Amino acid sequence: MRFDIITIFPELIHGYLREGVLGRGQAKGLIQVHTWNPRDFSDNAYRRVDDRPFGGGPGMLMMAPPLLAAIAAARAANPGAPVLYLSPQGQRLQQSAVQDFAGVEGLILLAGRYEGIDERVLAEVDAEWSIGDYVLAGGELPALVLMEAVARQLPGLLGHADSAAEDSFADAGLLDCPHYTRPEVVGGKKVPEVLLSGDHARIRRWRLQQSLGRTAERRPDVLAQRVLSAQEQQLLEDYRRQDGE
Ligand SMILES: CN1CCN(c2ccccc2CNc2ccc(C(N)=O)cn2)CC1
Repeated sequence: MRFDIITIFPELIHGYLREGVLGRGQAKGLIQVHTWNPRDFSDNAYRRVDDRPFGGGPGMLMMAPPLLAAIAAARAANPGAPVLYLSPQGQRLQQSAVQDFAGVEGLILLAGRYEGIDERVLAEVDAEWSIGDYVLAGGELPALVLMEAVARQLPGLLGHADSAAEDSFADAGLLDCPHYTRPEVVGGKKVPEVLLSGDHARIRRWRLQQSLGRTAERRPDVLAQRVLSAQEQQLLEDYRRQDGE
């Protein structure tokens, strides 16, 4: 899968890509990431990409011509890829959308800076996405968040260790269950004995029950989006009964 990111801070992107799951994904050839800097498409000697807003107001805006030229270059290199604009005005990125994006050949991500971009650039944008209701100085972190969330879904990207974590229900629309590792006793608190039992069916059931219970307690809105099987409903009832005790 190919990602093309339009940004005036390409090093912010490449620096993060050197480590972790995205770095490994690139090394494995499962993802290709290219950045396009609007400054390289600026027609003035100072590589200027920003200018003052018409109508006045604080700060500067990103000019349309360098962004449109960078988008055109990215489209030529990543044909058919949708152009996504990361902004606070976008629709909320959820795991369901992440899974949909994992199915496409490529994505072009537009990272805004300054106070935003000239509205006429949006004629070349297919969709606007937000990673949450908060304001950042630039769209690079949201672009990295989207890219990592999507890349994790690509088959073969996560190593064995991570794929074991894939069993967690987080990707199945539930909150994750509690996790424990050595030492067995921490601050007088022991590891739940089920996890030491070696009974993998029981362990999986316990983990599912914990995910269901935590989702019900902390994010009933998330639980509401999931149809529960009869077994899951029973596990949740037992969980609530134990909590009630
Ligand atoms: C001070 N201004 C800086 C620029 N910004 C802006 C405006 C338009 C587009 C991109 C940005 C970049 N910022 C982002 C981007 C995304 C998100 C998100 N939630 O996904 C939050 N912030 C508006 C505010």
